[in-house]
Amino acid sequence: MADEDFAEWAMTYSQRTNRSLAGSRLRPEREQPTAVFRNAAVQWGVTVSADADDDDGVDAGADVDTEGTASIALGVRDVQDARTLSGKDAIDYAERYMPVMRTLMAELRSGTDFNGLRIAVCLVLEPKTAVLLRQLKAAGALVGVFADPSETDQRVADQLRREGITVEADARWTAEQAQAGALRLLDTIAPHIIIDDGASFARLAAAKRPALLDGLIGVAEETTSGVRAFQAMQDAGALTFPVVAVNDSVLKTGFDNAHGTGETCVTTMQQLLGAHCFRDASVTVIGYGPVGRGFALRVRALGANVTICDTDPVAALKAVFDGFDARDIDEAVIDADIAVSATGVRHTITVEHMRLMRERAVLSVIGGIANEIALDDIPGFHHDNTQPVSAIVVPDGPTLTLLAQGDGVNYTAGGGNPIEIMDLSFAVQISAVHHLLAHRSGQHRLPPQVHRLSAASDRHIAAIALRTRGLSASHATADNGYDWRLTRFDDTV
Ligand SMILES: NC(=O)c1ccc[n+]([C@@H]2O[C@H](COP(=O)([O-])OP(=O)(O)OC[C@H]3O[C@@H](n4cnc5c(N)ncnc54)[C@H](O)[C@@H]3O)[C@@H](O)[C@H]2O)c1
Repeated sequence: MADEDFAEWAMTYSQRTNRSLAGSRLRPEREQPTAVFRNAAVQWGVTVSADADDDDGVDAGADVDTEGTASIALGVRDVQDARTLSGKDAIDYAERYMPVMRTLMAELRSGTDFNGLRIAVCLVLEPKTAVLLRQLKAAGALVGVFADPSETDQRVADQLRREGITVEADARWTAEQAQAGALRLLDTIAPHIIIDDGASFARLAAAKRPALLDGLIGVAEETTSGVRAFQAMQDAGALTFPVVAVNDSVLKTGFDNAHGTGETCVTTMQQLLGAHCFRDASVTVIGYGPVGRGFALRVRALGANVTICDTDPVAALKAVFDGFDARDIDEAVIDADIAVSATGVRHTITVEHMRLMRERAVLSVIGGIANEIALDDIPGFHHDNTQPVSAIVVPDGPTLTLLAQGDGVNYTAGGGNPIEIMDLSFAVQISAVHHLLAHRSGQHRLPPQVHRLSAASDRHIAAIALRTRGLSASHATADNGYDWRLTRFDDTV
């Protein structure tokens, strides 16, 4: 295998299968990866077996059900392209690689009554989300989903309707039709629980259907930007229901943001710009939280020269200790071949920044809120989500290449976060729903605040995830009890 093939392999595997490279074990089969391939793979979080005979006993070919493992094959030529499957097959395919959520749901169903529970879900509507919806419905809940047209996979929407789930999402809708659909979902479901993304659905409910909030048990929020919005509502005294910050669980942020987003943003950008677009490219990453870091580490493994910009000196210093340059944005964008925003903050990249950039430099968003790139300040810019690669003419500046119309590139122009990663995130969502139900009344009733799940909940899900891979955490070999009387000077008491 040629040294430079990791970029091609990672792009093809990730885009065709939507499976996670990070956290998986590579089965070399007949061919052995080169040292360069192996090194890049390890930097992406792939475990590479020492030799071809080190088989984990599971055939990872696309035709074999590898349920419970995260083993992937080196050969990509015959790997099935899940993007071409029908809606039903695409959901079934994703379900196969989501054993953690399934196992947890089976456990919780025995002790919790989901029957008659009304749940409104507002998430990117694609096969993995459909698996979550199926699980909730199978447990007895009445489930409805809303998604923005740009975040709707039409084949999935059509299939879920056939399966009896209320779907208020259509890729062909205008913004007005979408808002009407969201309100219809609120009216028909009158949710006890909202599973939200970006706090958008719950804020819509608060603004347009305040009476419905009386029946709301609480909200489970998926993302950083949504938690930020709910926290601001709480600080302003405007939060009237409990919110579980699913995002803040280590099993979400430490995996979805830190691995899945970076990985799929990189491979989606490769798909749009060419497998080797990062090789020797100057890449500016703005925002060095988990998302920015996960992206930066992976493009470096593909040969990019990376500069980090973060307004927080601690984050910038972390980048320096990871071996990156940390610069001010005004300086860093000048030399960038590719600049990405990973902040989740409006107008991170302004028109003034764009004016400083090179002709045809690439702009992309890997965070994901509206106008992270200040496109609303570009005269004549019209959002057109049929254009994954387009040109924007900056007034008194260069013509730049814009990806995914400035929306989050991985979920707009690619398949979104990988299946195994969403298995973990959605297992946390299910725990959050369970937590809200377990604390809906009585003395343990949750106050209207932002809440975090316990570390024990993360540990429980992580143990399931290890088990499904045939692995486990270590057991304690000594008495771990803590005795404050023992000191380094005298261990006799
Ligand atoms: N695309 C996806 O699939 C996906 C998945 C998960 C999270 N997200 C989104 O990605 C965004 C980032 O997530 P995260 O967990 O890394 O967030 P984070 O808040 O931990 O990190 C963001 C970083 O950006 C920095 N920052 C803020 N404004 C800045 C500015 N103007 N210039 C430079 N730096 C700035 C902050 O100091 C911080 O270090 C969030 O909006 C989150 O919702 C997207």
